[in-house]
Amino acid sequence: MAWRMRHRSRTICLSLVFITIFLHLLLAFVSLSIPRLPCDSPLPPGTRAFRDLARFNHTSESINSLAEPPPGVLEGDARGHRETVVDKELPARGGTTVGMRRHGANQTERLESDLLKLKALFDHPLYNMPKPSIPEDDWLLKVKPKGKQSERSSLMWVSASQGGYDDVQWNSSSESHPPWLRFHLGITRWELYPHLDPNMELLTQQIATQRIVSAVQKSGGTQLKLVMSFPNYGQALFKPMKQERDEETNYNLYYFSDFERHNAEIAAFHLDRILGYRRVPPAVGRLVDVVKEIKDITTDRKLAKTFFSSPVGNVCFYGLCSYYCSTEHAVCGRPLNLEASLAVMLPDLSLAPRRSWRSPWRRSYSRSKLAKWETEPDYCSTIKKTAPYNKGTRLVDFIDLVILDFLMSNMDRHHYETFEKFGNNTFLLHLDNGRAFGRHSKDEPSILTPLRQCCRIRRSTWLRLRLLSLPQYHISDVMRASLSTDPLHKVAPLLAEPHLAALSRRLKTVLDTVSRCQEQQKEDGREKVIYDDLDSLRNSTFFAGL
Ligand SMILES: Nc1ncnc2c1ncn2[C@@H]1O[C@H](COP(=O)(O)OP(=O)(O)OP(=O)(O)O)[C@@H](O)[C@H]1O
Ligand SMILES: [Mn+2]
Repeated sequence: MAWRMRHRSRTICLSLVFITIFLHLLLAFVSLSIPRLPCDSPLPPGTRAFRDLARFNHTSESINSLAEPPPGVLEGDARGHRETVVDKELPARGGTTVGMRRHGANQTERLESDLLKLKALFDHPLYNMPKPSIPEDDWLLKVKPKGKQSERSSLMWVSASQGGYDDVQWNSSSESHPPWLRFHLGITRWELYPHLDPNMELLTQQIATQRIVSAVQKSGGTQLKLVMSFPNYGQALFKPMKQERDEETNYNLYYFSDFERHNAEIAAFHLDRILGYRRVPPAVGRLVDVVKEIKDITTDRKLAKTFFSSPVGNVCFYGLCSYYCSTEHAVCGRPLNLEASLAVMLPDLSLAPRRSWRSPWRRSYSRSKLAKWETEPDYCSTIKKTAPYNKGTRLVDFIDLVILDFLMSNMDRHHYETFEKFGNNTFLLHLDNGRAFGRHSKDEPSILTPLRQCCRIRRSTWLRLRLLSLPQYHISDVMRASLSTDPLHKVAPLLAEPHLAALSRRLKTVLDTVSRCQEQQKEDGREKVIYDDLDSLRNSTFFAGL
């Protein structure tokens, strides 16, 4: 009996052991067959999809592949945010759900269709207007006629007003010159660079990837910025990331207390080009190693002294400037990588001096005072009689700038600059766009006041704006496409979707404002709303293509 009992309990024990082993083996097998999923904190669905998208081929694949940020990028910034910047592996690889894959595919299709829209826009006759050859005096810098060796300047190039370049081979298309120099040599009286500039890809690729050999603070201005130099003597203006892409500027903050945003500098370059202006210096995004590419190489002792390590171990610095240069407003790497915008530097002021103009619609930069334009409805009629707005294209050039600012909601246009060489008859430089794209849920109608008060717009601008409101060239879509070519798109889209949506809403407001002006003009017979800059082309085949 006892023997039978022992035998039965042994059998039970053995069966239990076998069952346990079997269950363990089954568990091990099942866990091995499940694909490894990343353990990152979840990203918003849009962000994830865009990051996936960035790995697919598109027009600027070469730029993107060169600007691949270093692996193992980081987590935990000083404000306690956690974000995985770049996942090396596609999350889909090895076993995603069908839904996720379809979502990614939809995003790819959308980007492909947006890129086609952008191409169609840039191929449109309104962007390819016939242009007469550029007279000698309309180049900012020019080739100096060959003189005796001893008479040659030691400078490599000189301002056109000083007599020209040293070497006859120096012109904007010469293959032997670095792209930044070709960019300088290509600046004319009417634009910073030509439409479909063959130099643009290499120029932006170089500032996004070249070794940084020097980083010093730029004097002047209110917020921290650095001038970075490259081995081929090119230079770029660096502005660091201070705000997350989808963060909206606090509504209680006045425009003059707002931070500057690196992505706004980049997006402004793209939008300005899409509007057909070409008046913003090319700007690209870059992940910069704050230690290797700034701290270790800077000769700026004052800057070097402001580096510190944050409580979570990120490397931060704050520099010296009149606002936001303190420990509380430091910019921090994660732990070393910092997103930034790099804008190609314009020719040195000694070669191409610039003139700064106070905007007639400048804000008061006070919490209580109103500016004259805010209280006088007829303010523009005075401006229209005042030099330089009373002649040439200055007023419509200014309105072009106003439209750009309204679209990107930039309230900080206190001044603008022109190249001195061209006098009053030239384009306006659209520099300093860091305070744009701060809010997407609110439009700022006061930015459009000059258009509302002056009721004047260039025909070519108006036609392009109408084009951008059509579904086949839709402004939000072509901006999405254009921004996807920036190297930082791999980290996250340069503009969050609500900012892209705001563009189309604001474009409608601009076009409605022009329509209202035209109705008023019909009623009271005032000056024509449309400034006809296309009149000379009226009889050409160009008009037939519109
Ligand atoms: N790409 C560029 N190349 C050369 N100089 C530039 C470039 N962009 C801006 N600058 C010059 O640097 C100055 C300061 O730049 P920016 O206006 O962007 O900085 P800021 O700190 O916002 O200045 P502020 O507070 O006065 O508006 C500008 O007045 C302009 O003359
Ligand atoms: Mn500024």
